[in-house]
Amino acid sequence: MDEQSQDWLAEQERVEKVKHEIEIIKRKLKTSLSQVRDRVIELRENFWEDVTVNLEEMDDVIETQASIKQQAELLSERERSHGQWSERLKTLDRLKSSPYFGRIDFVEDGEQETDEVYIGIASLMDAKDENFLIYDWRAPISSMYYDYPPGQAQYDTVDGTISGEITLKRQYIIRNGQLKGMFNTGLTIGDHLLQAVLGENASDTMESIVSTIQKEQNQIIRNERNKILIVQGVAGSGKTSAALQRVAYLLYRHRITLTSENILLFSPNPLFNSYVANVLPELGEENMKQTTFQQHLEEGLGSGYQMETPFEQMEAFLTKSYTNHNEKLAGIQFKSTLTFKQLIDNYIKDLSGKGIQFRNISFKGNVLLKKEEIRDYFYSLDDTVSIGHRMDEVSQWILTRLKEMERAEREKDWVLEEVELLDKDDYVRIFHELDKEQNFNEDTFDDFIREEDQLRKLVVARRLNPLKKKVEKLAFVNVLATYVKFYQEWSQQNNQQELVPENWQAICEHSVDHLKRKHFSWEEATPYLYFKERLLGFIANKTIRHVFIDEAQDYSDFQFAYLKEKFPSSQFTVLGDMNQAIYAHALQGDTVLEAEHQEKMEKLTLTRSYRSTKEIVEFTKHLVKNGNLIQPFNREGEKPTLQKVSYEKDLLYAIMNQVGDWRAEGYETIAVICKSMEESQAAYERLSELLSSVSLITEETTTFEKGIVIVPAYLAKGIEFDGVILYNVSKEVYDQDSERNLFYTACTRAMHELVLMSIGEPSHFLHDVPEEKYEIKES
Ligand SMILES: Nc1ncnc2c1ncn2[C@@H]1O[C@H](COP(=O)(O)OP(=O)(O)OP(=O)(O)O)[C@@H](O)[C@H]1O
Repeated sequence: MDEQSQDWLAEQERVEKVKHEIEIIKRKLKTSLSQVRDRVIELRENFWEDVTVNLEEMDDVIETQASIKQQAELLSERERSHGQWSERLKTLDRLKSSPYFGRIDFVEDGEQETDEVYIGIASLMDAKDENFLIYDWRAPISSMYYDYPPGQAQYDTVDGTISGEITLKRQYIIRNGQLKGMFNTGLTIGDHLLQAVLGENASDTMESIVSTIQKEQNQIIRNERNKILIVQGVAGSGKTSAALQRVAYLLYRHRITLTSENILLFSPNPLFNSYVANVLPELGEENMKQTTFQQHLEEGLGSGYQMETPFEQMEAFLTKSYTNHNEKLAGIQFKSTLTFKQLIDNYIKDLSGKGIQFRNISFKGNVLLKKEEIRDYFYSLDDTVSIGHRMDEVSQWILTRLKEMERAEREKDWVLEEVELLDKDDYVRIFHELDKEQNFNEDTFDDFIREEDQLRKLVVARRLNPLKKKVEKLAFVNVLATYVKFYQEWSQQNNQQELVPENWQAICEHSVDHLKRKHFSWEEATPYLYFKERLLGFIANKTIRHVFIDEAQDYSDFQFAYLKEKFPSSQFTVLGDMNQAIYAHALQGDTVLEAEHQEKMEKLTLTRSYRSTKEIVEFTKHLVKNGNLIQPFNREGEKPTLQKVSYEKDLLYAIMNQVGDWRAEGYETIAVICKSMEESQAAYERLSELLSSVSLITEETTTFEKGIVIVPAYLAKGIEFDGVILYNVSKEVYDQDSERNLFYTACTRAMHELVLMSIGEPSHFLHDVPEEKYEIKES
């Protein structure tokens, strides 16, 4: 038998041995689990029997409380270990199917022995708990697998750096517990394996990439030194993938102190949430919290307002439906800047001395406290104290005033009228309360009066409580009116003019017009929320310790600054691609990715694109500035096609044929990408008559499924498809240079094939692509 076959046999034997060990461990765990389960059931059933309940004396009450607490703790500890062990069982099942994917043989400097380090999605000790059969991919020693070819290598531990030599680096494909493939690898982590993984069909959810993480991605995953980590990565370079593996890494490295509840991911749209939802559970971790920035703002603004969504703004630009286009664009761009934030900060500083607008406090149509009184009280307070703290003081003052008024109110006639309308239950309750206080006894003669007092109290309290709640929430401050004054008066003053853009006057009028209708344009929502929080006291979220921002090129400097203040205890991982910056505010290139930040930060760049075939990347890289920096991964496919047609009906038939061909080839996810929602809707109406199972993706779509989807480019962000058809790339449709990034984003969604349809001549964007990079078909 040759050496290779011997190796194979030995490895096969090892897989069997590990599976056997897993079985033993599983059996043990199952026994313990069923014991715990029985114990939990027993504890729940007998909870009160095992508790000493005695409420006679104070000492007994304390003892009873302690006993209940102890019993509850015992129960919750058992429940917790039950949960953890069930999770471990699931992980063991995963390991049994695919125990590991890699191995390095490592000889530490000064040692003779070679450590065989097998790497998988979780660690595993043998049944005797003596040796590691598998190392978790996140363990310090495993980092060498991603970082080094065979030869000198090192890794960091808490006790310092360990150096040595990797004498072997091997990869495995193990499916359903069977060794299907194995090969020794050199410099990079098996192009071979990566090619096979990338050549597979697109899935309807993103998958974990732990077995093929690339060196530069590993830098992102394990980077812990900075407050802000910025990743600029070309389309398909694995930014999102690396971010999710990073979450898994952090949860593992800090498992005592960090849980998924402390991690928040801002994703580009709700659809994306479902697209990435699988990765962490696949790795045996709980999902982090996910939201979109839009959702975050909506929650902050509260009800009673209308907010433009970023997609509505995008759509309005793409369909050219803003009447005052240039002024709108200037407004959007200015309100995205830190200069605008500075202006608001200056305004707030001035408001500390004068100018905050308040509301009257009214009850049953009568003004209890005039806004002028509240204003005077506020401005009588020590102005070295922050506005937020002074607001709290005002709130306390108003509540005390309300208490006094409450007493007076109880004597009024309307109260008695309402007492008569009370439920029977209320009467019974009051009766019992008085009874408990022993107010009713044979000697008392004022029972009736006491009862009426209580009922009056109840009626007034009930009516006043909502008002008190509002006061606690500082609703007596008219934030919106104060903000409107910023545009109407404060920013119009001469000393502010050097900071504002030329057409500021028009921007102000337009802004006021919207605000008065309680409508926030997308660019207004963040500044307004920031202003509101500054005025009422910033409610910082200290639970979140890691914020991930995907598609960060879509965030303005102002939005990012706001997030930094909102999550002060958090580290930020910011991932994006300048070439995919599609929102109006980013047209001048001011995005979070390029900004310098004061905090400790590091910038990493990913230039290799993994999603698309080499031919697609060679085509798309010519569509953007600095495209020469984009490197394709070596996976071959068909050249992209430009299909020119003369009429729309030919376009529809061409799409139908193309989809038919792709379905026959076994492609499961196919997207027809349009420029706008308007175009998508029209395409959907026509194509759904010609093709079966077509669906339209809208802003509200929350689950991503296989099949044929019609989608505007801005909603396809972050997602990928086996085959992509751009609906109509004619020169009339993509005519603005500002749409270049959108066009690029759409093209880069394709994994295996890309077809551009055009009625008549195509967009001038294609003039920049050398002819040999794509096929032209005419019909
Ligand atoms: N190391 C890797 N091993 C296997 N697959 C990878 C690897 N890196 C990236 N991929 C695959 O490449 C594709 C693109 O990855 P991902 O979506 O994370 O890129 P991205 O940079 O976020 O893209 P975009 O900015 O275009 O949305 C995915 O299918 C992902 O699984």
